[in-house]
Amino acid sequence: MKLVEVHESLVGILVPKAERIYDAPVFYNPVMALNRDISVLALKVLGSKRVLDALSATGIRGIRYALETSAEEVWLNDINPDAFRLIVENLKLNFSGEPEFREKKVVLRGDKTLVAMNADANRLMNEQFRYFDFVDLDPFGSPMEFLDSALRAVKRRGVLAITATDTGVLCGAYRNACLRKYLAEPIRGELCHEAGLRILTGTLVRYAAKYDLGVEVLLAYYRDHYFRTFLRLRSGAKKADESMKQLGYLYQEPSGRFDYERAFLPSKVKAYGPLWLGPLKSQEFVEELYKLSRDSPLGNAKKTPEFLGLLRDELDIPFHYDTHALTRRHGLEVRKLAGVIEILREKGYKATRTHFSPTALKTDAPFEEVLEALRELQ
Ligand SMILES: C[S@@+](CC[C@H](N)C(=O)[O-])C[C@H]1O[C@@H](n2cnc3c(N)ncnc32)[C@H](O)[C@@H]1O
Repeated sequence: MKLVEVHESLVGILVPKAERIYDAPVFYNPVMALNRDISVLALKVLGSKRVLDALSATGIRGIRYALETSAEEVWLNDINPDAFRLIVENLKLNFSGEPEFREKKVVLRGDKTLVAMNADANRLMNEQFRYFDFVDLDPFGSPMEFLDSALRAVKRRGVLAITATDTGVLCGAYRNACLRKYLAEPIRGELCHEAGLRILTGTLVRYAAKYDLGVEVLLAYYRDHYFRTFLRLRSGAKKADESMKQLGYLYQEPSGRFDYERAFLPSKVKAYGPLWLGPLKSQEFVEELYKLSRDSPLGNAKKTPEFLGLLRDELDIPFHYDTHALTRRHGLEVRKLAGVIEILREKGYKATRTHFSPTALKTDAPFEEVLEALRELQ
């Protein structure tokens, strides 16, 4: 395997030289630097001590956790033996100390304890029952095959950080796969990304509830064709019941009007879900991420604070109106989003941009008012 050195934030690591990222024997995607930046910031804010990077590939994520946060013990694991060897090389590149080699496990003790493993993530997580404060799942595609094990490996008040790159599934391009993996009906069209994120979050909530664990969504977002969620677990059946009450269904009419209800079963036909209808962020948490990203630039010095600023300012209510889709549905001309937002605010409604689409807005205004604002601008 030919290697090249790349740099991301404070870290220099070796990655395979390859024409295309999916041809490489060990996976490394520079586009995911923003995902890793936000994860590092989250870990800094949370102050978690025992951290698992369960699907580590080159080790970049776990190494960043160890170098950039106050984590004391970081485990980096991958089932691929080439990845394991590369993780060990990259640990040696970034940390001093004499590695202890055991079969399929290398431990490096210094200021921090670093553990590299070559194991099936499910096996590792089941063996380390309630051990980690923070578990990161960053799989190819869906995280579902690892979810039960992650819920067992994390402490009952710990944090799960989960990526899903199977957006085609969650956004309705592969409906049957969504039914199989998430037991939920996805929607196509302009609401598909928000609904996909909410289906993913809703599924995580249902899985956690089996263990009498409730969930606080610290942050859930969509970006660059993946979903990412940071969930703080809350111990107890009551907490689980409270989280379950935030599950429900989405409805959408051909006009673009949408409606939703919190309920265990849908009361009407043509329901999409079940999905999470609770908050997608803790405002305090996102403010802290934003401030930190601005004060201490990371891998993506410009993009990360910009994106966090957008998330911070976004109105946190279910679903949004895409002005392009609405104008198409009603035979109107496209108009600037800022104009629509301004009209709604002048009428006393809340209205903001949303990270789900550059042409969409979130508002507490009724559907007719949004349409009226678009008509006023014709
Ligand atoms: C998307 S990559 C991880 C990328 C990495 N987290 C990063 O930020 O660069 C997913 C990794 O999961 C590993 N993997 C897949 N199935 C696994 C399993 N059952 N146990 C452990 N690792 C697994 C793959 O070998 C691959 O390296």
